[in-house]
Amino acid sequence: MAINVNIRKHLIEKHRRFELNVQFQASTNFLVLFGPSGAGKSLTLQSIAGLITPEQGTITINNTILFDSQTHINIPVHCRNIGYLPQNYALFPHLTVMDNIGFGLKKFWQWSLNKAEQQRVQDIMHLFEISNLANSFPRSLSGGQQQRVALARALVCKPNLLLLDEPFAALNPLLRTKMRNELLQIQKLFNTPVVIITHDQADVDAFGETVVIIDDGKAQQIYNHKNRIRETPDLSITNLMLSNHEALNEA
Ligand SMILES: Nc1ncnc2c1ncn2[C@@H]1O[C@H](COP(=O)(O)OP(=O)(O)OP(=O)(O)O)[C@@H](O)[C@H]1O
Repeated sequence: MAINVNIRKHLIEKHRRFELNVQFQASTNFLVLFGPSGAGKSLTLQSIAGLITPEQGTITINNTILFDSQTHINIPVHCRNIGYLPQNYALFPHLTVMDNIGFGLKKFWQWSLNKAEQQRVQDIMHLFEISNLANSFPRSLSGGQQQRVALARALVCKPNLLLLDEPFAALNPLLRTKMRNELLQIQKLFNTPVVIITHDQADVDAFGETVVIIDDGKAQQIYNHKNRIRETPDLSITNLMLSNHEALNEA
């Protein structure tokens, strides 16, 4: 996947002001957005998903323009064919596992899924080993089960890109390791490029083909995990993260 993000947006709430001014481009199937809390990672991901609209700039994926402020292109969220997994998974509490996953396939005019779509839901539940949970509601699922359902829902419509906002943050450390391995397998199986947000170095080490360090609303640095390329080596936070990263690599 070739991804090119160059966006600006000002957010003002009461006396708080945040300026997002993120620019990066990468060619990778596993991109990690890494940085401290409040850095602008989720806003960047939401802009790629089409959930928020930047004031200025461009977003292109594999030469498809998703957003361009100059030419007034802004592909609607439901036409981007992007799977998005928010931090809290956002499962519908009143829908069963099967219906939550099926929701990802339903067009807004559809009352129910057709036979082929129903079969696709069954197939993906089988793949994720959650068929036994088909009629359960999210409140009765464990953290790992909820995450699998949310991933299945994001992947059921065969997206061109999968966006994951801190997918492991809510899981205990043991489950986190297990789900990391699952995600790697899923990515191989579906061959869907992934953009993942994290502030966990272990995620960077597991997934970071290419890592973009975001801090203070800006992409401060982009590097290849095995062959780091420095672009703007001037920030202390960046250097701290990189030394952690190097220490971990040497360990
Ligand atoms: N609608 C909004 N109005 C005003 N400020 C906002 C709004 N949404 C987000 N922000 C601010 O923008 C900044 C970046 O938010 P963002 O959610 O992108 O951070 P993040 O890097 O994903 O952090 P975390 O890792 O904690 O989720 C934060 O300071 C946040 O408070």
